[in-house]
Amino acid sequence: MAASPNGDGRVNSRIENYTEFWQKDMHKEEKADTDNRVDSYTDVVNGYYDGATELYEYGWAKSFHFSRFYKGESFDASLARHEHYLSAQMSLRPGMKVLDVGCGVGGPAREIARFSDVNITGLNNNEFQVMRARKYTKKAGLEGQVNFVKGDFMKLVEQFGENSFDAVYAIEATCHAPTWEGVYDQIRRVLKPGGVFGVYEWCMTDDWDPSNPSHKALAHAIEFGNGIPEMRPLAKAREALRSVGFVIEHEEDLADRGDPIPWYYPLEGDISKAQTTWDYFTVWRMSWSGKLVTHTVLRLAEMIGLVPSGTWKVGESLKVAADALVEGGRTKLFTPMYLVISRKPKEE
Ligand SMILES: CC(C)=CCC[C@@H](C)[C@H]1CC[C@H]2C3=C(CC[C@]12C)[C@@]1(C)CC[C@H](O)C[C@@H]1CC3
Repeated sequence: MAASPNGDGRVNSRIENYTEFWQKDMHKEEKADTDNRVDSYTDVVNGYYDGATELYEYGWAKSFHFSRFYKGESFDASLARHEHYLSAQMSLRPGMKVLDVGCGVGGPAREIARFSDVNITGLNNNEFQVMRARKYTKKAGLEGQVNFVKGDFMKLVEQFGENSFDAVYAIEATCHAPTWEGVYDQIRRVLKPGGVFGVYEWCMTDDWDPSNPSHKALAHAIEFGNGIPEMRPLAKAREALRSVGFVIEHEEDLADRGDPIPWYYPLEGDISKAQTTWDYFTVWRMSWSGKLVTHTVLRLAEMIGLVPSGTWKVGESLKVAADALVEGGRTKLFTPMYLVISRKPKEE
């Protein structure tokens, strides 16, 4: 597909077509719709991130993931702690060669590089995000330690060759893959024997029942709002890791820890739950009035050509995302933090 004339890596037609991949009424979704999204995952995911990236950065942070909260812990500190926790669970050591699969604009890669003294390659199939990741990393003076490559996570071996990395991690990214078996197998192959893979996976939990129409509609709303071809159950992720030859060393749904402040609290837009003074503004942006301001400005920006056409429509899907994720969190039918640490056996 040709790049748009503005040269920022975004393609207007795929932003405009993004919402067409789902039925307007989530209860009318059929298997054929899912199959179509899975087959067209590159357009689904790229269309979504071409439209959503600037909103993410404005409304959230440069680390595109959720996190757990201590009482009194700021939003930014909590995001960083979630990244440190993954590095610690993976036992990342100075000098290791690490791959970040689906690196967004590189927030986690920069933080983990500093925290663990490792060298990181960030892989992302979205040109717009790769360009931004490089810009922010240069600004942070980390370009000697963190680099970014545009590529498809279903073709890692083609890109990097077998046995290339000491460790691989994926933070809330591999849910965008057409199949978990496919992406996990690629990850295992680019890992050196004995290498470690750490993942925070987005899954429907064991309580989710696909034969229940309202559970199914919830999964589709999460897909639609977050650029995911197909939401899948947690057991399937575990099964996929094992089936491609990983040995699971640790697994836990961190959303199930019973934290007094839930992971989805910022999305509720309830400013009385903000944990620090600075966070009032962050949480306000997700309140109804904050969203009204943002999305009105976005609509105007699109009208005068400051953002590609279709961006506002993708922005509207983010409102669906917020509601569905909060519902999934409250009902515990969904988790964005199924943590799994797996190892590629030394001998296969
Ligand atoms: C999509 C995946 C797999 C990961 C991204 C997780 C989160 C960073 C995003 C999920 C829903 C997003 C929303 C926003 C920011 C990024 C997320 C939390 C907004 C707060 C951005 C500003 C808009 O006005 C409202 C959005 C709601 C959803």
